[in-house]
Amino acid sequence: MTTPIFITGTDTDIGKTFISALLIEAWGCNYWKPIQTGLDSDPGDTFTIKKLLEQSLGVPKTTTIFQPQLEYMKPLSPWRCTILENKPSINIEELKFPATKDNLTGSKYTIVEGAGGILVPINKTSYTTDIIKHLDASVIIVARSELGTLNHTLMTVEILKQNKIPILGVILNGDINNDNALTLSELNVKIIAQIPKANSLKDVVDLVPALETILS
Ligand SMILES: C[C@@H]1NC(=O)N[C@@H]1CCCCCC(=O)O
Repeated sequence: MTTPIFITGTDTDIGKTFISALLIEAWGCNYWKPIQTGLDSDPGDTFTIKKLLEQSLGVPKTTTIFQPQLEYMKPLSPWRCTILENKPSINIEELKFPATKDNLTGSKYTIVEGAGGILVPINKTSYTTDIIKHLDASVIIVARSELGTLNHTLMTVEILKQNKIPILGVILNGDINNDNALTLSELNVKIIAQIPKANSLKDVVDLVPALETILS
């Protein structure tokens, strides 16, 4: 029905939402953030995605933007939010794609954005990796381009491999750093794109390769 492409980061605040919007602009896919935290201090990533697309070329005609299934107020991991906000523990099996054949505008692919990185705890015994496995998703890792990214990116790749989760590649976000891109490539980490800081999605959308080249 819809093929999920899960966007994770090597850390929180690494630019996952900007990159998700960029991929939607480039590929016209759908968007879903299953679990949103931090709504007491932030409008949430679903709102930001719409705003970024509207400030650029508009929401693509093939794109459906779904609302989060679970929302929390504190800017913390989902597990800590459930505890501190007196909410039930999250059951990953109950996370369900909101897409049905009637509410999809066109695209077969859905960008699914996680909260933070892949080992963010969802409950006492599960992590974001368990959500990715439950959704049977492939992963794009958003990493910063600068010094420090080798360690964080390779740790993320290692955990995904241990969990037998398919990795589509890495997007380096920030000042172009060809040496980090080369080093990761030499270690068999596929670099999908390097995206420098931009005011608008349309300034960098041409740097995103075609979706078919990522999937093949
Ligand atoms: C507040 C933000 N909202 C959201 O959805 N992701 C951020 C939370 C990420 C949690 C990171 C936990 C950690 O790694 O320490």
